[in-house]
Amino acid sequence: MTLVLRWPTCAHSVLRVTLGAIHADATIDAKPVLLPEAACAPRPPLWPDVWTAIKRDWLLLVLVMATAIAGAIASLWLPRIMGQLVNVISKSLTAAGSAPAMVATTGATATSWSHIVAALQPMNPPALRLLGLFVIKGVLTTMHIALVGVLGERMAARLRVRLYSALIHQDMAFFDISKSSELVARVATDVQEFKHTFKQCVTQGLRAMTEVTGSVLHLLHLSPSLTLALGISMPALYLLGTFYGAYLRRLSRHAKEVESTSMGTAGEGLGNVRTVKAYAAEDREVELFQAAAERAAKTNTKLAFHIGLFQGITSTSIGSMILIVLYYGGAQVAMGHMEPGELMSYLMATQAAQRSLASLGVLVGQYIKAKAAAQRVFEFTHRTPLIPTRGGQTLPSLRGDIEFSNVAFAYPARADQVVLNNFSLAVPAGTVVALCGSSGSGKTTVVSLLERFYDPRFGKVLLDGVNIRDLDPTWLREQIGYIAQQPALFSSSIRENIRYGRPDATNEEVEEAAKLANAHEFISNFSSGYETVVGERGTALSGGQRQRIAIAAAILKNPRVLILDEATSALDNQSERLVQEALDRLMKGRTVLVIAHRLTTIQNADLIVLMGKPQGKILEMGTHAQLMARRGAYYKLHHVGADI
Ligand SMILES: Nc1ncnc2c1ncn2[C@@H]1O[C@H](COP(=O)(O)OP(=O)(O)OP(=O)(O)O)[C@@H](O)[C@H]1O
Repeated sequence: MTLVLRWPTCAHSVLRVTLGAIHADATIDAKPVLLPEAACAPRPPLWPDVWTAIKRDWLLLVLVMATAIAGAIASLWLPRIMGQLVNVISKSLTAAGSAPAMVATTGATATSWSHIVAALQPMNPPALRLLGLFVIKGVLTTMHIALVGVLGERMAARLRVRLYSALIHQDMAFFDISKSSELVARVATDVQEFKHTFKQCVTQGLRAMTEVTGSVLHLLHLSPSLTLALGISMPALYLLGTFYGAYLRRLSRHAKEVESTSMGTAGEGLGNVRTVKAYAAEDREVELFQAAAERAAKTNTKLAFHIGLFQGITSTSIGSMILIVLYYGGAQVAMGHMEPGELMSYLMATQAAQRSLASLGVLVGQYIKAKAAAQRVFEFTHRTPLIPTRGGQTLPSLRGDIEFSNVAFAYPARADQVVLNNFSLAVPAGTVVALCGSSGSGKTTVVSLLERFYDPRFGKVLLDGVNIRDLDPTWLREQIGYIAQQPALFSSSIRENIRYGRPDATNEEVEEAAKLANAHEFISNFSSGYETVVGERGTALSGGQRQRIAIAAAILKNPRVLILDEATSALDNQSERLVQEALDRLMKGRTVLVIAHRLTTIQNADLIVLMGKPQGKILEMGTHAQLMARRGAYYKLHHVGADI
C-alpha cells in the first residue's frame, strides 16, 4: 500500500511513504522517500504574487514609472540642447574672427561689460533652456527617489508580514525540518534583495529602456550612415560584455563562497576554542585556516585578473567607438554635412545609449537573482499547513476527560521510526497522571499529540469524548496550559511575559497570578519590578524564577488541562519548595499530565504510566502503591533510586 503525504521539506515536495504490512496492532513499517521538489508540482507563477504585494499602491507605482520615464526623456534632451549651445559658440567664434585685433587697436579691455553682454547674447536662449532642463531633471529625480523609496518600503513591509504570518501558522512538523536561521533569512535578506532589485528595475530599467530608444532615434535623426556604422559594431561589443559579465558574476559568487568557507574555518576554531586548547590543536587549526585562506586568495586573484581584463576590453572598445564617431563625424563636419554642435550632440547620445545598455545588462543579472529571492519569499506563502490554526468545533463547556485510543505515531521527519504504537490511555477529568520512562520512550510525544502539534497515523485522541481533529486547534490549545522543562521567555518585560497567557489581563490580574505563583516577591525586589526585561529567552533569570513566571502565565490562562514537563535539573531546596507550592495551587481542579523525570515527585499522582521499549508501549500502569506492590519495572527503578 502506498500513501502519498504532502510533506513540507519545501512547499511543493512530497514525502512518499510506502506502508508495508500494517499489523493488527497497527505496527507501521514505513520507508520514506523524499521526492525532489521539481518532480512534484510546478511553482506557482511569480507575477500574481508580486502584483498582490504592490496592487494597493498602484497609484504610487504609476507615479514612480511616470517620473522614471519623464526623467529619462529629460535626459534625452541634454545632448540636443548642449549641441545647440556649442553651435552658437562656434558661430560666434567664426563671426568674431578678427575681434582680438579690434580690441588691440581701440584699446578697449576684453572684459568690459558691453563686450561680455554682446558675447553672451546669442548663448542666452540655449543656456536658459539648459538651465530649465536641469531644474526639471532635479525635481523629477527628487520625486522619483522619494516615491520609489516609499513604494519599496511599503511593499517589503507587506511581504515580510505575509511571509512571517505564513511561517508562524505552519504546523510543528514543518519546523522540525526547517532551520529557524534560514526562515529568518527569508524574512530579512530575501525580501531585502527582492525589494532592492524591484526598485532598480522600475528605476534604472525603465529609464535605461527609454534612454536607449530615445538615443537611438536621435542618433538616426542626426546621421543615419554613422549610426549604421556604429550599429554594426555595438551588438558585438554588447554581447561580449554580457557574456563576459555573466562569467565574472559566476566567478565573483564562487570567490565569495570560498572566502566565506575560509571565514567559517576561523569562526569554528575561535567558537570551539576550549576544545581546540584542550587538544592543544592551535597549530593544526592555523594550518587549516592557512589552506582555506590560500584557496580564497587564489580565487580572488583570478577574479581580479578577469575584472582587469574586462575593464581593459571595455575601455578600449568605448575609446574605439568615440574615435569612429570623431573620425567619421569630423569628416562630415569638414564637408559641411554636419554642424560641430551636432557632432558633439551625437557623441553625447552615443555615450548615453552605451551607458543605458550597460545598465540594462547589469539589470538582467540582478533580475535573475531577484527572481530566485522572490521565489524563496513566496514559496512558503503558498504552503497550506498540515494542521490548520483555525477551523472546527468548540465545546460550550469542558470537563477535561482525555483519552488516547489505539494511537500509532511516527514523526513525519523520521517516518520509519515508530514512536507510539497501539497506545491507549484514559485520563479522567480532574486527575493527575504522571508519564515516566526512559529517555526517548515517547512521553513528550504523547503531550504533543494532545496539543495537536501532530496528528496520529492511526487511532484517536479524544477530549470529552470528541476527536480533537474535529475541534478548532486554537480553541483546543487555549484549553491547555503547558509548563516546559526550561520555560523560554520572550525578551520583553516580566509583565508582558505573564500576560502572554491572556493578553487582555489587567495589571491587577497579572500581579494576582504572580502572587499565586510565588513570583511576586522576587519580582518586587527587582528595581524595575514587573517592568524588568528578562533578556533573550529569559536568560537574565534563574531557572526557578523562569518557572514561576511560566506558572503565573498558566494561572492567568486558567486552562482546564495542564501539561507539566518536570525540570530535569533539580532546583535548590528553597526554590523547589516555592515552585512546588505554586504548582500545587495551579494543578488543583484540573486534569494534569506530568512528564516526570524524578520518581520522588510523582508518588502522589492518581495514576503513574511507565513507558518504555519497545517504544511507545505502556510497560506498567497504576498508583505508586500498586506499582510498588507489583515489584515490576517501576519497583526496580524505585529500588535503585534512579531518576527517569
Ligand atoms: N520532532 C521530532 N522529529 C523526529 N523525531 C523525534 C522528534 N521529537 C522526538 N523524536 C523522537 O521520538 C522519540 C520519542 O521522543 P520523546 O521526546 O517523546 O521522548 P521522551 O520520553 O519525552 O524523552 P526525554 O525524557 O528524553 O525527553 C525519540 O526517539 C526521539 O528521538
